[in-house]
Amino acid sequence: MAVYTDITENDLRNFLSEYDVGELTSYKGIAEGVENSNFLLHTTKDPLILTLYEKRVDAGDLPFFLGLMQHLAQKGLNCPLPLPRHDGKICGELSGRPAALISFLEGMWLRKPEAQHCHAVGVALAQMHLAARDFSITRRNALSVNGWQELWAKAAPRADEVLPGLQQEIGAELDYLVSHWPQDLPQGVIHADLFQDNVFFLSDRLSGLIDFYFACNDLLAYDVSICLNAWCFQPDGAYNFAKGSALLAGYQSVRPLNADEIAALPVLCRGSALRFFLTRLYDWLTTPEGALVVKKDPIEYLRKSRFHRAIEAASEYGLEPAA
Ligand SMILES: Nc1ncnc2c1ncn2[C@@H]1O[C@H](COP(=O)(O)OP(=O)(O)OP(=O)(O)O)[C@@H](O)[C@H]1O
Ligand SMILES: N[C@@H](CCO)C(=O)O
Repeated sequence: MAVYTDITENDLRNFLSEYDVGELTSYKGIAEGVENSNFLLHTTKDPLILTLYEKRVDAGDLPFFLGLMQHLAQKGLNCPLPLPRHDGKICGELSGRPAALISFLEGMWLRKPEAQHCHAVGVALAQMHLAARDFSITRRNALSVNGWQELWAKAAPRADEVLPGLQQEIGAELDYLVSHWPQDLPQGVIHADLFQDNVFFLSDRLSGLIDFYFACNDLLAYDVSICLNAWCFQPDGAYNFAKGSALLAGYQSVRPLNADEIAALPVLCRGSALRFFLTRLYDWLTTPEGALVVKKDPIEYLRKSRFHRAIEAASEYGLEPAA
């Protein structure tokens, strides 16, 4: 359960008095997510999500994240809308943390997505990329190659506690990625964490995207590689070609990848597998026992990283040949 910071009813009522949201009738911590503390609020008006931003979110980035949600919503994308306070600000403070209220999105995330859902995710990702093209604020990706090196420097000395040989294997993979990371691919605003728990469906229809707190400016095709990693592997670790093919076809139906992006897909997938391996490894080694959060398994992403290292061409992911 991701509630790192607790709140009192009194503080919450004071916080809500800055907004036009009616009277609080109930609230509870949300038992999902690993990054921030989230609460579901019921009021005499609409239900709301309260988020208290935790360690990986820099308060200085909130205008980017919250402004992006406003921008995407204005463009017709279904995502939560930050609520303004009486003074016009969209962020305040609660229990010593930066905090915001966002609209509640209907839908559920899928535990067992199928190829058709992966297609819908590809479509939605490309729509997001296009909708964000004229968003005026920018944010560097703090979790790209330099960020991976910083995380690895902290985790490497203890990596072999998790699996013997990791220090050598990941060190070599990082060296490879540093020297082969593509530079000249199309860039834009990417979601950067579009995992299953951040995509809502109502029946089989994709109903919205949430959790833009890793969004940043980076290579658009890198975002596609994140989704391939997050959506297209089976629980037993095997790559699901039909899902990969569907996700890529969905993406390309809105924004076709160019030849350079296609050629770079294997290295991008290696990079995104390593990115999630590293944050998971770091959390695995540093989250105190007893914290109210379910730690995610880094080894799942080590296996994905190994899979991508054996890929020779993007067609192996299920990419249709160009017409
Ligand atoms: N706008 C929303 N509408 C409905 N439910 C929401 C909304 N925002 C968050 N939630 C609920 O809270 C959960 C956690 O939210 P979120 O994914 O933003 O947290 P996080 O800690 O940043 O998670 P992650 O581990 O994915 O980074 C979601 O899985 C969902 O159940
Ligand atoms: N989606 C991430 C956690 C949130 O950043 C993971 O599965 O490791």
